[in-house]
Amino acid sequence: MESTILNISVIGGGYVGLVTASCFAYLGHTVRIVEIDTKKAELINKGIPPIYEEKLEDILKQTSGKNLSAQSHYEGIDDADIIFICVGTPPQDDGSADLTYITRASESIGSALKGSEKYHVITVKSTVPPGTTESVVIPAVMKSLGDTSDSVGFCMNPEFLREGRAIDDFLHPDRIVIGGSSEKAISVVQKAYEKLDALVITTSLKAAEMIKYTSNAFLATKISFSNEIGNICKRIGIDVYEVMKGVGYDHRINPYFLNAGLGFGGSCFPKDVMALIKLAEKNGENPILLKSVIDVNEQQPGRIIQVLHTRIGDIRGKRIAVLGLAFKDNTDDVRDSRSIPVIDELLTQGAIVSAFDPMATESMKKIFPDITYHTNAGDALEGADACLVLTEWPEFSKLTDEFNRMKSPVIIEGRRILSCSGIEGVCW
Ligand SMILES: NC(=O)C1=CN([C@@H]2O[C@H](COP(=O)(O)OP(=O)(O)OC[C@H]3O[C@@H](n4cnc5c(N)ncnc54)[C@H](O)[C@@H]3O)[C@@H](O)[C@H]2O)C=CC1
Ligand SMILES: O=C(O)[C@H]1O[C@H](OP(=O)(O)OP(=O)(O)OC[C@H]2O[C@@H](n3ccc(=O)[nH]c3=O)[C@H](O)[C@@H]2O)[C@H](O)[C@@H](O)[C@@H]1O
Repeated sequence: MESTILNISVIGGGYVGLVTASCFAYLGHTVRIVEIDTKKAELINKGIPPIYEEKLEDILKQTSGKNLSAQSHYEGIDDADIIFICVGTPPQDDGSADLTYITRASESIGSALKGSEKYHVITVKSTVPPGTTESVVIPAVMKSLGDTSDSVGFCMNPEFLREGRAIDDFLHPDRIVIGGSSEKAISVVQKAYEKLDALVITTSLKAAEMIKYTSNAFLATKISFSNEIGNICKRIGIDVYEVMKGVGYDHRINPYFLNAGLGFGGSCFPKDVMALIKLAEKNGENPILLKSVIDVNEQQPGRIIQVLHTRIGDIRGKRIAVLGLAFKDNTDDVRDSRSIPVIDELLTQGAIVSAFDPMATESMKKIFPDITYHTNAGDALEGADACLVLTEWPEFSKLTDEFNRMKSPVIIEGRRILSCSGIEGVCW
């Protein structure tokens, strides 16, 4: 069967925009990225990803300059069958989602499509509070378009990729969710994915928006639940990892996202759970469970400092090696990384921090310019009074002799990655 080749425009060439655009180009579509940051657009056109993501460089090299291009203006997007909005939805001061970028992008799309006779489907991929496509995107597009005709359709197609595994997640999704303003609009977006062997769920715009928030909130809840069980286990001398292993074999629970430790960081779980809390409150609901998910998460970084005190007492003037800065393994992203509150507290209490991360050093230097960064774990551990493991990098599990360079073997894991290898002094 011949597959359909579509013209696709992707608004925003950040994490999600770039992965979305590269993957659609890899699937054979003709893709144009509109990214207002000219430096990012230039890099993309040279085949250089502005972010680190496994497999992205390969896929970008195969497509950039062929069926993938980037630009910093909206001209030419009127040739697109689908326009995906992938701009950021960062938190405002009160935790609710800031929709400024969504509104601006929608207005620009409306202006750029003015006079076009082609049918376009404007599709929101950014994570937005339920009701946003209907109450923000559609009015902003239509106002700029100056038209009430049915030459445009609207969809909401949330993205479920994880950083560090983004390309595989995009190309092999558990499901594709498409909410739409009409059957016609949904069927166009469905065509973009027709080469993927994936379950497609079609629904309303609002339900699609809510599915995304609910998925992230549920995963975050699993993590906070595991942390609460972990905190109880610690009090009575039980290894929570053994407990969760036993629990996760129940197919109704499954073994994923049950790893206790420092809690969840990153650009999405904390922001999306907070935005859902704000949405609930705005609508007269007090979301006590979601609030607890955040509370537990906020407490976890402080707990590793407490364990450190029980092992070495006062930390003023002591050298603490920090292994791992990224919010998770396989990324250079430090947005809302749990290592930030931990390092902050170490510095507040007068410790000397020597840090190593396989990839995130440059990003962290912008937040903590004055701590010492090393290019390998062994150097960071040299003469250390204690070591804190803050990111689940698999390569940390291969460290052995490096720990002999410490002054004393006091190793505390905020992410379970070493304990299994029987190194002296490790506790969790
Ligand atoms: N990072 C992730 O792993 C995931 C993020 N999401 C959601 O996707 C959305 C985007 O997230 P990221 O890609 O991480 O954000 P990002 O901040 O990395 O990228 C957003 C990009 O949009 C550009 N931009 C802003 N306004 C623009 C405009 N008017 N026209 C053109 N470009 C514009 C910015 O310059 C930036 O490069 C958010 O809603 C996020 O919650 C969803 C799933 C995964
Ligand atoms: O909306 C988003 O942006 C994305 O958010 C998460 O993806 P991501 O933040 O990239 O990374 P995760 O692998 O989910 O990890 C998030 C945080 O939770 C922590 N975590 C994860 C799993 C676990 O068992 N325990 C735990 O503490 C990680 O260390 C990390 O800090 C979701 O997994 C994606 O499905 C979603 O698309």
